[in-house]
Amino acid sequence: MKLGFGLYRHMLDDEHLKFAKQLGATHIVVHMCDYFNQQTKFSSSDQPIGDKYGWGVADGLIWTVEELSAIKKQIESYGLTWYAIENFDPKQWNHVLFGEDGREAQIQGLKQLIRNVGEVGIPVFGYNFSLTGVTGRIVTDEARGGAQTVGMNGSNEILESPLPNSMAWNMTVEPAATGTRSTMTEEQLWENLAYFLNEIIPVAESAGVTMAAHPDDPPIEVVRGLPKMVNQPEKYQRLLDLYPSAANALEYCLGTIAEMTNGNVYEATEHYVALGKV
Ligand SMILES: O=C(O)[C@@H](O)[C@@H](O)[C@H](O)[C@H](O)CO
Repeated sequence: MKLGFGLYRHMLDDEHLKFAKQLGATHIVVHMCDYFNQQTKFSSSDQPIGDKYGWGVADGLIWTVEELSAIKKQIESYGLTWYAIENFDPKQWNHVLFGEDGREAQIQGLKQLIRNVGEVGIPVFGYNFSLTGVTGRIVTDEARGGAQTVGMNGSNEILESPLPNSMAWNMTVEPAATGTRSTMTEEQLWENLAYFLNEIIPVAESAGVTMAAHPDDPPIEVVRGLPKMVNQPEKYQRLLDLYPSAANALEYCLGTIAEMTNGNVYEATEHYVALGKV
């Protein structure tokens, strides 16, 4: 087991890297997408909460070998190892998520990105195949000892409101778009995932990168009128079965799995660890 520390992109500085080192972390996970881009609503010193219009504005640029190499060098200068990237930028793959026009062009960009990640030597790429992303968070003081944290507590106005066409994965991707998304079936979403895995896993295999799927956070059935897919522990198995490969693995979020209504987190963990997929 490795002790990793997750950092948002704007936190890649001396203060946060020293802090990770001082805490005893050996490995770093970087959220390369700047979730806070062009927004002034949420404190960038904590996890973004979001509102009906999500977090910030996604730019969709494909991260280059040069920029990834510079970050790797920076991380290594603190005696730390860059182990993983967490999440695509939503604008890199919004058409892939929705299975709509433009996905072929975007999938080429994603392939280039995975090749870049492999070339720089970052072994794991975490992703969250979700139309609405982490949506509807609240701030609550229900953590241990009354500590303040983000959480979910049943349905709320954001979770119930239809997703604007300007958004994907809880960020703005097309600021000028108007109207709202119509729904799709969960099976359609699984087909979109199958397309993604069929295209990306062979590239990841040859690039030496393991793709790691995050479960749905929050793990409920429908968010903003749109389906979720990996919202029960056994559905992770369906994802693995879509493309059996060492490069098709799980970003195993214990917190999200513990919130799921089926099974239990201990049994699920034993199952997926025994498969070598965590
Ligand atoms: O940091 C957190 O608590 C979450 O926002 C992430 O783990 C998130 O669920 C994943 O990045 C998937 O989007």
